Amino acid sequence: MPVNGTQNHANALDARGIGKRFGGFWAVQDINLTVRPGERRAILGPNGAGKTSLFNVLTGDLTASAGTVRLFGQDVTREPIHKRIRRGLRRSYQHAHLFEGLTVRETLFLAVAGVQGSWAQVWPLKGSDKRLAEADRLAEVAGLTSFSERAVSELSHGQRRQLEIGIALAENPRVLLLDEPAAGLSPAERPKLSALLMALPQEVTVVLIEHDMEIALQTSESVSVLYNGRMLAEGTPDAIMQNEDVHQVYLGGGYAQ
Ligand SMILES: Nc1ncnc2c1ncn2[C@@H]1O[C@H](COP(=O)(O)OP(=O)(O)OP(=O)(O)O)[C@@H](O)[C@H]1O
Repeated sequence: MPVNGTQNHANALDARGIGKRFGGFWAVQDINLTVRPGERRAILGPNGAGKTSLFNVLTGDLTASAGTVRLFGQDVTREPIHKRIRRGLRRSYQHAHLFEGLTVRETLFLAVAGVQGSWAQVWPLKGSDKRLAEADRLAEVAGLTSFSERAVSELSHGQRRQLEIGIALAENPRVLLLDEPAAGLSPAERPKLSALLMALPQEVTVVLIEHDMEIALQTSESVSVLYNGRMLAEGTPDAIMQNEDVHQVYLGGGYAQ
């Protein structure tokens, strides 16, 4: 979908001098973040580093106290969430609310249909509905085809996280912000999620907050490390692994995930 005024050559995301203040406390300050179209970027940092606050400013869940946010060259700093969504920005939340009684297929169908009002608008689901085919495609991307008819309540924690990613992919987002997609997953579930992240459509720009260093470094081509609300380091996974400051505050010092 062409977006008015979009500059194709522009960065997918360009945040300059971002600050977010709660009362007298700056949760993030002077953050610059540039993400190219199609890039995979991880945002790392210990608890309280400011990752979620930064995310919320990018998505419009929070208003920036300082700085500007550009999405494909357009200044969206003062735009509400729904306008950023229209420009192709989507996010997942750390604690998503899923309807336990719906099946995976129904859940994805609703995401595709963008149903805000009554379920009766779309019920019963018809096999010929193009939106149902799209829901099935999303189930495949999310690795949940064989669970399509299962109720959400029957899914494992890992499968729920997969479903959340499927939901976020509805309506073909251009930029996907994932807030700790691996949170709470068992060691056995993590490789599956990594594989899913690596298989996301290449044209989608992905920025993910991740506590799990292995997943972050494996699935991303560049990493930004926040610490105490500031940008501590940015670089390739290799460069971040070798960065002394990152070792001090994140990898070393017994920091627990
Ligand atoms: N609504 C708020 N009001 C006051 N302080 C807040 C608020 N939200 C976040 N903070 C503070 O801002 C700082 C950054 O929090 P934030 O949640 O952004 O960090 P984080 O890196 O996402 O942490 P975590 O990994 O634990 O989710 C923390 O000190 C937090 O207590």
